[in-house]
Amino acid sequence: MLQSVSEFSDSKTFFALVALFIFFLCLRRFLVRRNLVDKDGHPIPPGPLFRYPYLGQYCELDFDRWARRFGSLVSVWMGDQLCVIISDPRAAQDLLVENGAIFSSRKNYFIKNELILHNRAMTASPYSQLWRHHRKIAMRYLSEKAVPNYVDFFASEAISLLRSLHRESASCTRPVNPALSAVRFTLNNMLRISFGKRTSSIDDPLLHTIQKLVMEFDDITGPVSNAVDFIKPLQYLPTHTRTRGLNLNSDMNHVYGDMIGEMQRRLDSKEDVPDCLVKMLLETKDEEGMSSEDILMLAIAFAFGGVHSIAGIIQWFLAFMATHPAVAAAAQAEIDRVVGQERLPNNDDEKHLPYVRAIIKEVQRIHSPFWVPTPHYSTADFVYNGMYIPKDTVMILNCWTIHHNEDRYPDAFTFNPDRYLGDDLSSIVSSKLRDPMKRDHWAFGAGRRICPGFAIAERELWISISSLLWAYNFEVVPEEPICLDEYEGSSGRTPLPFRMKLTPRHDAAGRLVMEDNSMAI
Ligand code: HEM
Repeated sequence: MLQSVSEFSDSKTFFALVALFIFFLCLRRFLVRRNLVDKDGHPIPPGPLFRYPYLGQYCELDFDRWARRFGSLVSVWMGDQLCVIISDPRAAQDLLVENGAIFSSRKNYFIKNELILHNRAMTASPYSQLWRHHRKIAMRYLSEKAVPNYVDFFASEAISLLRSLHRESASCTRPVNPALSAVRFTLNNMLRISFGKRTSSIDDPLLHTIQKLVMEFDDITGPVSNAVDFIKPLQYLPTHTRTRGLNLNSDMNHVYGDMIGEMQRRLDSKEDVPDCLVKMLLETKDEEGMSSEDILMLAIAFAFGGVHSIAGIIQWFLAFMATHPAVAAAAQAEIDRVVGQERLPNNDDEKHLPYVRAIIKEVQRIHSPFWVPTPHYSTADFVYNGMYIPKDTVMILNCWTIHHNEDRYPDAFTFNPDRYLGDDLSSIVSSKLRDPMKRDHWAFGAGRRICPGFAIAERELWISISSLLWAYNFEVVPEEPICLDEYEGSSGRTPLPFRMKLTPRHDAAGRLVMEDNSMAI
């Protein structure tokens, strides 16, 4: 009897130990990294021991810490997904550019790609014939060749921006938050290109609706911010983020679907509609093989890619000018010398205004709208410098560390446009340099998925920023310091809301911003 009791308790202990062992194995499987090697023994790049379900809002700081500890190529497991973080310009060039045939796809993100974009928008498409086709169509409206068609209306929208800031600041008597005026400038430009229309004023409900949609998109589509993107079973739960994704898809469909429907009605009734992306898509959809949802998602890509990114940079520019008055004064002296005070700067002036150009580059370096640009995804196994990068790896360009590399940008945390004096290249030309250490910055990504709106963005930034410098002096409101370190959004990043004081710099600027020209308000 005694013996059977002890046998029973022994077997109980044995089973408990086995259960514990299995439990730890499972835990290890879910919590601890897996160090893969390829058939020749090459290991994956080094990286942190634990797996992560998601990372917090300032994930770039985690990437930076890991880059300092493990090197320029780090591997990290997000749930079951292997990610490789690239923190060095040479590795970025070798992998994303030189080996673009392998590193140009996209992971199928659950929230962004499946729920919100239905796997259709260009940014969500895997590297495929369909993506090439959509990108080719978009480039008809976005390439460097197309830009001259937009120069006049960008300039007129820049005047609207100056006037709307004047109006929003009650004729410069009150501090103003520049966010809405900046968003309206970029939204109007995108609406003109895609729908041949613009918002009628800063109070236009369409402006407020799209502003909200874009902010929601930026908030819930961070590349490493949703556990549901990396832990598949969570996709079947009714989580809050899932509901937000579904609502966003439905709101986008509603707003953009209505605008496309209106365009179709105008075309059906043979109205004289200005040339624009959506008109062309509706007229050629059969020969181009575009479904209604393809058209919708392509039009949305113009708003979601091209509005907050540029508007965010304009806001950062204003924040830096208010907090760095000596920099603003030097740029304004340059403008006064080259352009004078009787007319606004134009595109021909750009080559004669190197300091203004340097400011624009420095703002993009120190506050890129995408510290973590939409990751690329590998479509074949690859070995780089003895490290194995398996097929289906998420490739993350760590712009934060690259933009704070002390060898390339000495005193990298200081806002110093001087570092770009002597750099006469446009950013789009700079991005094609063979030596990646000479490239000005990486704000537009790299390789075959590089931002298709690059040329448009450069033009919009030039015309808006040079006009703002020509027209206004900028000041911090004494009791409201402007925060230059923190920001909001998890994919696209924009400054925390701030207010500043504006004053017209001279009589010509005063006259221009007060003129009641409804065309340009
Ligand atoms: C300052 C302004 C802008 C910045 C900093 C910016 C930045 C970026 C970045 C970093 C990417 C990812 C690149 C990569 O995968 O390597 C991207 C992709 C994209 N951008 Fe922009 N962008 C800007 C303006 C625009 C504009 C004006 C448009 C207008 C349509 C646009 C549309 C897109 C689209 C559709 C993609 C996805 C491309 C693809 O996956 O093939 N962006 N952008």
